[in-house]
Amino acid sequence: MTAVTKNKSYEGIVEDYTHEGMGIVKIDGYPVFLPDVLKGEKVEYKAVKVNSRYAFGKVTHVITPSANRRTPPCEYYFQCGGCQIQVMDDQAQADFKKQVVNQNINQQAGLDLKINDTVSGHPLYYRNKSQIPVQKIDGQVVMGFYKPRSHDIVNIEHCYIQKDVHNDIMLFIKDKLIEEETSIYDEKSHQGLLRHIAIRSNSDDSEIQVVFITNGKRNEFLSIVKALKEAYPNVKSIVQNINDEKTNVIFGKRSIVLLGHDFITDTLLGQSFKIRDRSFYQVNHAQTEKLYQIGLDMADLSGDETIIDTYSGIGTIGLAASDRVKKIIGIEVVDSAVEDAKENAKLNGIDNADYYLGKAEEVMPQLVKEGVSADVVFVDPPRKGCHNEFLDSLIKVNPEKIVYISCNPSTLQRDMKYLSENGFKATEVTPVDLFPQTKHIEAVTVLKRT
Ligand SMILES: C[S@@+](CC[C@H](N)C(=O)[O-])C[C@H]1O[C@@H](n2cnc3c(N)ncnc32)[C@H](O)[C@@H]1O
Repeated sequence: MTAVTKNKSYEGIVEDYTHEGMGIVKIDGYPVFLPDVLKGEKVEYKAVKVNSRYAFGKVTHVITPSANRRTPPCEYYFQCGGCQIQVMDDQAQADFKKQVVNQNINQQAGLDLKINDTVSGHPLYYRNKSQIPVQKIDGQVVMGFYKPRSHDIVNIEHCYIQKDVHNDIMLFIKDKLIEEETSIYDEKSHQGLLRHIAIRSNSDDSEIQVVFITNGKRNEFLSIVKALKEAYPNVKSIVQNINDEKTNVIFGKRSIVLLGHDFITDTLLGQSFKIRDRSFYQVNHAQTEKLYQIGLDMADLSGDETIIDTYSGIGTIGLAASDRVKKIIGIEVVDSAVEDAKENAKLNGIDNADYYLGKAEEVMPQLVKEGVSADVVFVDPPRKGCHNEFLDSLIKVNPEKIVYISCNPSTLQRDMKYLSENGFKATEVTPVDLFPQTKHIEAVTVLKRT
């Protein structure tokens, strides 16, 4: 049993951060996690949820605020689950992200690598993709983002991390939904039509896509589509995506085009990319260019290499390297993304790229069996990181360099540890902040064959 009592007040100094961006204070070595505090601050708090090994607390007074504390720019910050670290200024956010990468790589994985300073920038109005749930509460249409760990919406008129044109379009659509008395989906009864609005824009806002995600294929959007087209000529694509499953997954499998095409086009590191409604595309354009450039610099390509772009999505990383390589092999599990990658290669006049559809952990062993070799492999998996079968086949391909881009330091450290025990060595990791104001972290490293 701990000596900590629920609802009793304590004082403490914030010693560290969790990877969720919470501060850690200790009572005789017993950790209490506090939201919205900065390292070094002296705070008064109550323990609100007490477990045998740790507690969660609530700050009642910041006794000695950090010089890096700031008032969150967003008025919804303390209710909305979208952002977690708005009380930190830009420097404190960069330090927090560097520290989380360091904790994972050098403490958990037991490696001894240089962790570079976080590459920061574009802290506000960066998200080029918004997925906005729609609900009807007490007869009123509400649109915004979920409260933490719930599906209750905070009704939002302005989000500081989505692009401002998304704020305008969100409010425009909301007015029209009210005017048109559009049927809104109810999660509990699984009745009603409109579930989510998704908005995606390219880097100069010259092409915007709006998606109505609906429970069933009834189309109640004709007059909204017409009004959107007139008010926003840069809305080039409007799609209805059908998701009639009882699920938390936002997009369904079928889409119907209501205006233009089912894609918009963006430019990334000098190449053009078609992006369809369901394809993965990094949400922070300016920071993504920095991230990929660092990865390409780490690869240090001379023009003679064969590269494998694993988890290739719509082909971004491999195609960005196309003028410095002999051949590109891409592997991706989503069929529409593979189609996009092939089209994107054509769009950019690139004829040295082949894409394989399938799981990296199945395709890569097959490529090994066929005797495929590569000089550099780019690895950019989802948050859960790489499967062991994939890592084993990667080790068999035996490339000179592996450039690993990760959105989860915890799985990055697990995979790096495995690769470092099997003949690949890194010397440094660079965190790049693709998700300012949030706990999320991207990091890039190169492992070289020893
Ligand atoms: C973090 S995204 C990176 C995409 C792309 N490299 C980019 O930067 O735009 C991860 C990609 O891996 C794909 N993916 C997820 N699991 C996979 C698997 N087991 N095998 C191959 N691809 C997978 C996803 O569909 C997604 O496109």
